[in-house]
Amino acid sequence: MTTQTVEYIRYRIPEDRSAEFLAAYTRAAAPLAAAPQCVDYELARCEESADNFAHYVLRITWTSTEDHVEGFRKSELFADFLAEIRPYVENIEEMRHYKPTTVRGTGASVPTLYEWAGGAEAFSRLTSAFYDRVLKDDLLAPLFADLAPEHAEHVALWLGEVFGGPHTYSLTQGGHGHMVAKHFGKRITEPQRRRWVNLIQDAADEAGLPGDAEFRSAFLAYVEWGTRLAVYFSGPNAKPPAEQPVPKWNWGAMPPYRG
Ligand code: HEM
Repeated sequence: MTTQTVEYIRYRIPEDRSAEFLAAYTRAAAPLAAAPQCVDYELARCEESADNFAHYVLRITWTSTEDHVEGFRKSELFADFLAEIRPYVENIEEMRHYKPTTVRGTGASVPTLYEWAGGAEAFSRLTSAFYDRVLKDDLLAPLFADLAPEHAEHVALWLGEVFGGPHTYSLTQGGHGHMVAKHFGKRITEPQRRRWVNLIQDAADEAGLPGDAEFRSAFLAYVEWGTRLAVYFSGPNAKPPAEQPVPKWNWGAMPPYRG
């Protein structure tokens, strides 16, 4: 569980002081942005206020309550912050720390990479095209000499789960630990890893996965990460990982483009 804490500060500001309040907070944001204890912050204005007051909520995520109280509040940055917002301290209605609970998530406004790719069928097409290439490849074919007929489908299920699809691999095959263990002792070399990366991109083209920049860069980021872990777990110094959930990959810095 994270040590992060969320501080909420609610203000009730007379409407005629609202613009100066906002200007003061625009300046006060600089020391907040510079504080190593501050994860992020956001000042929001209430849309529904009916009286002659502007209602604001400032949300600040701190690395921990202690970091906020013992670190930020005792730093010079806090003095700079307070200098800007001191005139509004009397307008504070609430100022408290809230600990996040396990109830959190994202909505469906952005499709998962799994949905964007085309769902289960797209991943089946991908791994089928991929292993056709693998079995003809000089560097990779020897590694997959004993390939089981269901292997390609298992990898399709794994990839689908990683990219936000159903948890079928975890439910039917045994999850993260099972997948990692399949690589133990394989001694995958860097040239083999790189070939795996190249072939899966060729297979993505052949299988008609979306070719847009946002999807492909997120896809490749996972492939880079996953293949480097596969090399590590296949090597002599691999330590079996603690059981953990299948990683969940998401869009990178760029969300899906919808023109
Ligand atoms: C993102 C990267 C990777 C993913 C997602 C992945 C996924 C998987 C999965 C899910 C399995 C288990 C299949 C099953 O349950 O039947 C597996 C097995 C295996 N993987 Fe990977 N893998 C990756 C990288 C690599 C690389 C880079 C290599 C070698 C160049 C490799 C070689 C193998 C081999 C040899 C097996 C065992 C096949 C067998 O059972 O005979 N993997 N992989």
